[in-house]
Amino acid sequence: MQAIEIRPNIYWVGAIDWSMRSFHGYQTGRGTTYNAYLILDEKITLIDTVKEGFAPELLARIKSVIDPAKIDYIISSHVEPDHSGAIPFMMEHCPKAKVITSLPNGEKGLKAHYGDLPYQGVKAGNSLSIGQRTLQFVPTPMLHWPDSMVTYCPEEKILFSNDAFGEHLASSQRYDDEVDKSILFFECQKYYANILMLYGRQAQTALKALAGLDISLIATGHGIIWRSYIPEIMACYQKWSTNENEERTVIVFDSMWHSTEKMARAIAEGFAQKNIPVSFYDLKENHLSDIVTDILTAKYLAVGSPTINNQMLPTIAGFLCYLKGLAPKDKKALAFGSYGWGGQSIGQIEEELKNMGCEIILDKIRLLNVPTEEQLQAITTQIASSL
Ligand SMILES: Cc1cc2nc3c(=O)[nH]c(=O)nc-3n(C[C@H](O)[C@H](O)[C@H](O)COP(=O)(O)O)c2cc1C
Repeated sequence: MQAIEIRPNIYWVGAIDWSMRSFHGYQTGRGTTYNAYLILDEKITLIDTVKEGFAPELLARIKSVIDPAKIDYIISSHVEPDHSGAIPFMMEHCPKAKVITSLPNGEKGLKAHYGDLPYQGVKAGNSLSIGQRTLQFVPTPMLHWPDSMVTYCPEEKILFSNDAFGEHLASSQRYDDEVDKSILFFECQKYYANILMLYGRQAQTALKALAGLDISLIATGHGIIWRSYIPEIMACYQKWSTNENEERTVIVFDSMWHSTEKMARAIAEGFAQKNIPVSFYDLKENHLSDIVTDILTAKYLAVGSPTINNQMLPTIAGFLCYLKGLAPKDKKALAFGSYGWGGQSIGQIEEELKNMGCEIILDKIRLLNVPTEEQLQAITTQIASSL
């Protein structure tokens, strides 16, 4: 395991988690990386660690350039264990290291996880001279925990951004221009949608704080390092955090005996007749984390479920619960579904959509039992004429 030099005397020393497929329920189909960076200066500094089980990989990469006992500072940008999990292990190998963390939440969080360590708290505007280089600390609260911060090195024009601008993508390549660009930006959107969608206001604050910095490298906490597409990823964060929606619709449904599915197809046809692109997700076949990635930038959302035991299907309830937590903005929505007698599910879905701030553009579309061709045609016409 070798360190990879990204600038003279600055190394990527992280770990690649090729097999990771679920990150607290977020499906990470392409694995991930836990990025850590080692700066060799008068004071030797490690920026972040890795997930606990990957500590030997981190140590081996560090050992390929220096004796870890020489490390003076370990900067913890974020308490979450995928970045901080190897701190206790590293402290055994770095007896003189101080752990730099944000005040008050970083220190509180690290203590709760790892007990008393030699912490040194930092706040907005604080900086640390490590010799020829300076490290400036910029708090980014709720991107995506209260303790989160980024570190800027003006002499190198590097932003160590931790979770901001990152994505779950395991790769042997370290830079943005070395991987497939559309896969990279898809994974970034997926990361933003699943982790940051609800923190758009905080993302805006962070973007403003970073706007004045001269950045030539963004060294993220997950995935690749940005060097060629910095303006593009900044523009994406600007768009996503200001809820700029595209003229697109996402249809999400589940169905026991295909009636609600037929309704979903009729709704899709209505949008298609108006030349509005459709994404179509049967919840039996698709993962929540992919669906919300698509919803992030879609203007329209249609959600359907048959009624089962006076309720919507649990898959749809789970989807709505997940989506509500992510607090999507400025969506135009409708609820639909087939039923056998009471038909409560459709009203329940509409209520949930309203609760998450969606504008309901069409009253509940409910059909008793199996829809006829005429009823389906009527749904298509109703959708097309309402747009
Ligand atoms: C186990 C079960 C429970 C059901 N419970 C209800 C119910 O409480 N209220 C209702 O209106 N319909 C109920 N139905 C009827 C379905 O909603 C109806 O068959 C509907 O057309 C199914 O739509 P689908 O083909 O999209 O699954 C139930 C059906 C099943 C199989």
